[in-house]
Amino acid sequence: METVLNSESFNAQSQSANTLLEVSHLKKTYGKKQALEDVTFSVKAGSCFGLLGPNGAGKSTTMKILTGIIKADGGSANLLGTDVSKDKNMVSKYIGYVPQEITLYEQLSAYDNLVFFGEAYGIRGSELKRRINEVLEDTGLSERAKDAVKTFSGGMKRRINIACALLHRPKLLILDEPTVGIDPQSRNRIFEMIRALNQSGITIIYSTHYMEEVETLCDEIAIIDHGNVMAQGPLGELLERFGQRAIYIETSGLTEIPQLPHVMKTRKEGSGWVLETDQVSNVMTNLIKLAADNHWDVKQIEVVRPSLETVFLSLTGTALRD
Ligand SMILES: Nc1ncnc2c1ncn2[C@@H]1O[C@H](COP(=O)(O)OP(=O)(O)OP(=O)(O)O)[C@@H](O)[C@H]1O
Repeated sequence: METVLNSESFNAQSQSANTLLEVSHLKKTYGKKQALEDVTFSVKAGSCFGLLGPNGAGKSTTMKILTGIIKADGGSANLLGTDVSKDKNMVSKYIGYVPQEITLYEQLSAYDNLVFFGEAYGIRGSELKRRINEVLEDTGLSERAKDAVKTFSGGMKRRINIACALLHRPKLLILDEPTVGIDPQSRNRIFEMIRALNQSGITIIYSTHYMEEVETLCDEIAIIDHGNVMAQGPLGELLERFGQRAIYIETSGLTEIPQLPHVMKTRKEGSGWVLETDQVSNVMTNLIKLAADNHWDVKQIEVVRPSLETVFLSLTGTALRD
């Protein structure tokens, strides 16, 4: 996807060809709690970038630093070659931020909320009216523009919150867990919206603790845990580099799986066993032979494809769903 960058502010020497945002070694401590130890990642212009990590990993802290709400204790975040902590105008001009908590005036209509946020961005008059109508259209809420926000569902409030962040035509839209607490239908609506915005050229940073969301939405993923980015890459690359291949076997009456060559790890899962291996055919052949020789009553045996879940497990040593 082609995205036009502002050539004046783009410092070609400090950025690779189409990097929009370069985050390097961010650190942040709250009192004694080290929220960020080393957060490093880069976002290409035009990409839909997923920041995936469990609760407390440091996602919101990272986003608040990117948007200038809080200051980092160390490291830097360069947007179009400029350190965002040193130039607040970069943030207000180029970034749209949708915080985790819905920030709207419940008593006001959707339209009046948009007027309030638009004016805060310095948009006025006919341009403001035009932009409000456009973002209402983009978020599918034109019909409800005059209704008070307090009458909206959680999903609709979220969509208006996103609309507020789009009024000033940001190049980068940062969304912090935008689907928490909303129903699956609204979630799909938000996904469609984000895809359309991304296709229109807006770069997205999407934070979540749901693996399925980054799998379906994002072309690039960074995995964050305990304030550290553990890896970054396209899903396929992460699966290839860190995803563990395995075999699942379920048999009745078997209390333990014997040790087999080329099996790195064995664990109980549901009513069966998972055998992690990088030599799937070899281990599968051995298992089938063992089952036949010992008359195991095999219910299921299959190759388990590497998943983001196993990537997370191998990078952090814990399951994301814990
Ligand atoms: N204002 C604060 N004061 C003290 N500790 C904080 C503060 N904000 C966040 N933390 C702590 O910093 C760590 C990172 O929090 P952060 O909110 O960035 O994580 P997160 O990945 O966004 O998780 P969540 O989805 O739960 O918000 C957590 O241990 C959190 O408790």
